[in-house]
Amino acid sequence: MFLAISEREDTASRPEMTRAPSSESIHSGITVDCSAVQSSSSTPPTSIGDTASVASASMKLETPLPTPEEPSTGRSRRARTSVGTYNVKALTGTAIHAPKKFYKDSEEQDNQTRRRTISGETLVSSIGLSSSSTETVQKDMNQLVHDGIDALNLEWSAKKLPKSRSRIGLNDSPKKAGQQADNISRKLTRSAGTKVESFTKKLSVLGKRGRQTFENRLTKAKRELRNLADTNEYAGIDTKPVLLEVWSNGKLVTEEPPKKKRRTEEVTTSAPDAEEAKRTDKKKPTERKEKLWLTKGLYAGQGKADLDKWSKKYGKGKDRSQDASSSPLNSVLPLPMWHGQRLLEIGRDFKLPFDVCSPLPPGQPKPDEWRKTSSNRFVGDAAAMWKKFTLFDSFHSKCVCTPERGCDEDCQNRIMLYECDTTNCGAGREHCSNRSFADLQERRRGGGKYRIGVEVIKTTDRGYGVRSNRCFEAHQIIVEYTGEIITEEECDRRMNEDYKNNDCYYLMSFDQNMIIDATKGSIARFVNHSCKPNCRMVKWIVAGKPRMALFAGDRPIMTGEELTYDYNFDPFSAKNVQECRCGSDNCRGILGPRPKDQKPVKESIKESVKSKVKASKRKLKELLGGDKDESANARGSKKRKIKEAKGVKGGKGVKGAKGVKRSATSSGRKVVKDAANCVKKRVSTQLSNARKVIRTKRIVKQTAKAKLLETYGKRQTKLSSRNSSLTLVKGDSSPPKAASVGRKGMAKNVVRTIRKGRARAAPRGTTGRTIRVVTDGEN
Ligand SMILES: C[S@@+](CC[C@H](N)C(=O)[O-])C[C@H]1O[C@@H](n2cnc3c(N)ncnc32)[C@H](O)[C@@H]1O
Repeated sequence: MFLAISEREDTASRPEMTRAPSSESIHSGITVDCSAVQSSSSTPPTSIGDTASVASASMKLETPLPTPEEPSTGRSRRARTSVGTYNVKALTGTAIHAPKKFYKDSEEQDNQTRRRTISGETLVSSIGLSSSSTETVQKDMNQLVHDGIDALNLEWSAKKLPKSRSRIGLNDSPKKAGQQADNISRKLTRSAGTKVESFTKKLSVLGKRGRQTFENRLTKAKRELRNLADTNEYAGIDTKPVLLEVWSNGKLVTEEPPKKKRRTEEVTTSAPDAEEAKRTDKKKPTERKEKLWLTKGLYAGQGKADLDKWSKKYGKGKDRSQDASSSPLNSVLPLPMWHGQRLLEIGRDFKLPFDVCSPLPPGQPKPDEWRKTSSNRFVGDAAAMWKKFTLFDSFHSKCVCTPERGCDEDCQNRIMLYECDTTNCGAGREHCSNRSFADLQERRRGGGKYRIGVEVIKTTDRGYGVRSNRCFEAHQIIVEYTGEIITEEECDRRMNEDYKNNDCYYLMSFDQNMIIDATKGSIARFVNHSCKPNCRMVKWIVAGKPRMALFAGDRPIMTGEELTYDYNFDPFSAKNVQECRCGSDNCRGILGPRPKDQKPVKESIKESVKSKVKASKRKLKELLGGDKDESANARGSKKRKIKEAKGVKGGKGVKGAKGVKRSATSSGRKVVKDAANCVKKRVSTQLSNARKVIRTKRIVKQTAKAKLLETYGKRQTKLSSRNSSLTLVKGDSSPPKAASVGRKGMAKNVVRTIRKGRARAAPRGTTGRTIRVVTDGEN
């Protein structure tokens, strides 16, 4: 087989591939005897017997060669590469980079595709270039043949392929030939238009690794081309600023072109002062108005400063990594999501509809420390005397409530003011709601200021008081009134000795003529009086013993309310009357019953009794023949009436009583006596009725008849017969000021009056139902 390389003169302008009909080339006259060589191509057969491959290789080598005499156009082409911008068309010659559309002629491409191979190109180039010397050509050919033989004998490697002309020694050719070869090479490359795919197919001889490398490079080149197409340079966009050169004051001044002005900034006047003024005006920050909706909605309660800060940090388009203080002011509010972030970061005060805990502000005045006791303690003879009473031992209340019904309002213990316990309750602990003192004990055991729920406050005009610091249900137990239980004698002694300089006394009548002295006692001693109270002080029998406690009234009590109860205070004497400062709309004005309410009762009873007694006496006198003139002078009209009546009654003329008296017989005397007895009876009945009225009003059954008209009545509350009353120890009728230590004058007065007369206890046997008044004894 011969490798025929044809060469025509016009190939440079129009390359054409022809197939040699014979082994000798008629054009070039160069005949290469390759009989001894299987293939001079760099494309070796895949096997020794692969003749088809060898044949195809010979076909591929029939590549048209440019005439060596053709003047080189390389210079001009080289110049094009120096153009700063890239042109796709200019790059089409690379075949790799150029898209198909830039190919000149598809037919020509096909031909070239068929013609062009690496081996063909290389060989043709090398042969063509080295045609100046037959010997050199012969040498090169031989070298190539040897290389081919070596390639056949050795293990194939793409690396061993002659990659460049220098490798195969073609650069040793003369300069002119080199240039020609260069031109041919470039020309072939550009005009070949070989499809990448076919080209890579032909490269299959390179092996897998070589193919991969090539494909990678191809991809990279494509990418680079794409990137280049996106550049300003490729698009012909000049980004450099246009500098204006102006001659000013004899100098060439280069300045930037003026930026586009906003319409609003258009200067209408050229006066420099006006411009300056405008500039300064623009610099002034405009006052931002407070938004109305800051008081409502999501952003309610936040100040402008807050919003500014957070809008800086979380406002639209702000760099959130920046510190809020360093970022510029932004009037845009943060979006709700950033608002949530804000809430998470700094939080926001949550306000309850009312103050649940309501702590007192710091610096509150506190009462002098007193000895607190949470339970009653018998002092002195009181314990021994108490044991003598068998009342609570002899009487027990036991409810018949069932677990289903529980201890409701009908519970017998509840009605009798006996607290249920394990011994007297039919319902059981779980279903019983009549265990107030037990509940209180549990609450106290839990501890804590807000669980216990009461604290001392300083009132403006009533000394100390007590307020709630939690809510209480209606009728719920609040605090127990505890202290020392003392006898009356002990109370007198303390009054005269221990408390003689005190302004306030914490004495409450208890039971069995005993007194609770809460000077050492519970906080309940500070509870003030009110004519419209929210609490009640009630005595209960708990486990056979009386105990007193403050209970909520008929309505629930809110946190922070001052706790008050009606002292049911009986001043016993007008001297002990104190001004009430409770401030309620139905205030009686004094700590006790209203005088004008009591006076009419007293006066009416007194006057009615007196008038009836007098009338009866007069009648008696008249009947028994008293002085008619005297009586006539005293009661003229009535006398006449009686006279007339007597006259009518006697039936003996109309002259009057005188005639009656004269005409009276023994039988008549008897009638008169009967009438007198009848009058007496009537008077006595009226008297007894009056006494009953007084008794009812005062609820003091053993009130002495002699004191009947001198004492004040006292109302009884509806709730309980055991509603307690306050023991007042006060010798001055003037209204008390706020409790203070500096009221020596009054204290002395108290002492003086107490010393003058022995302090007297309230009537005995009242068992806690009456108001206990210890007064100076003047009454
Ligand atoms: C048992 S103490 C109550 C606590 C007393 N406020 C204190 O500071 O210790 C009773 C005294 O308080 C005063 N007080 C209570 N309630 C009052 C009221 N509504 N108006 C005027 N004074 C009152 C009276 O001086 C009364 O004698």
